[in-house]
Amino acid sequence: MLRVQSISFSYEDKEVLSQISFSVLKGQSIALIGESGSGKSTLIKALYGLLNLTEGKIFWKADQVLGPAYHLVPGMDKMKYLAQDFDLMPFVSVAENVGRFLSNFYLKEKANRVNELLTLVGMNEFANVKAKFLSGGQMQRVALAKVLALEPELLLLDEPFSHIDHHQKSKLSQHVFQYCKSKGITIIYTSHTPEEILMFSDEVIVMKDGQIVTKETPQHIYELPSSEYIAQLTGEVNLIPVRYLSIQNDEVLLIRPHQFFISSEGYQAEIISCYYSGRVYLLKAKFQDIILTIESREPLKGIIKFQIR
Ligand SMILES: Nc1ncnc2c1ncn2[C@@H]1O[C@H](COP(=O)(O)OP(=O)(O)OP(=O)(O)O)[C@@H](O)[C@H]1O
Repeated sequence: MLRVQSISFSYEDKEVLSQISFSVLKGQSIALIGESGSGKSTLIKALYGLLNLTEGKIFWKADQVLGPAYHLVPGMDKMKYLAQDFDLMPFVSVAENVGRFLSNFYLKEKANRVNELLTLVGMNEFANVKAKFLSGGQMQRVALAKVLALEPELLLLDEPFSHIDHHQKSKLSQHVFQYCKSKGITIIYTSHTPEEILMFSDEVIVMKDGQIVTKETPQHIYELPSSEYIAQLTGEVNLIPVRYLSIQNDEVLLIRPHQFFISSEGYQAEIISCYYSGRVYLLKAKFQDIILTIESREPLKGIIKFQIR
């Protein structure tokens, strides 16, 4: 459905995207992750046709996505892009912003659709409020409703929940992703939040220095990351030289905090601090000359013994 073929892009003489290729099937949800500056937002803009590529091609179904050199209005029909700056009209109401691209021919249907979308993002009671009076998180909700209004086939979302507080983020993101799955809408989204990346993606694309490092399922990215870079993008990870475990080679193991368990025998470590994280305690423990993060059901102090699952 979406085919990206060896695309490159430069801002002046600085190459920001380099030889990127991948494809996405209808209805898939793809998380685009990577350290700050790795090129995620630039790639999203390129997919929407906002950039003139220096190399390569992008196809949406049978049509080539062309950059601004080829058209005045960016974006393809049936694609919608949610930028980090929301793109709302400040002096008109929330309802008018959401219904901006809906036909005025069927006014009742339009009102129902706006109502449905505002319910989805939890902004019904603000329908008549001018956008300029909203908080950042409220604006982001309205912007989400707006890009969903015309039932796009492909949604490009750049950090779609970044301004929403933690408590509401989880509910809102579940609503939006469930809605898109039920409608068969394909999504490509960027995020720095491990839960959002792991819970809502079918596949994860990892970027570094303008290139794709890997494209894998979220389970693979989390459980079998092939590098520290990939591992740390989806949560905390410990790096243990295997020689510290009395195995003579130069490899380094990547171990998540929950992959350790405290036991009456095993490797010895000294707890330096202990934090309550809600579900479990996180122990910071000195093991040889490194500090490990270990999950524990109970608060502990002093010397512990641990094993690796
Ligand atoms: N308009 C611009 N002009 C020049 N350089 C730019 C421009 N926009 C982005 N860049 C550069 O391109 C690189 C990639 O930026 P991009 O915004 O795509 O990164 P990102 O992975 O989305 O980062 P973040 O996670 O911080 O949003 C960075 O080095 C950035 O400084």
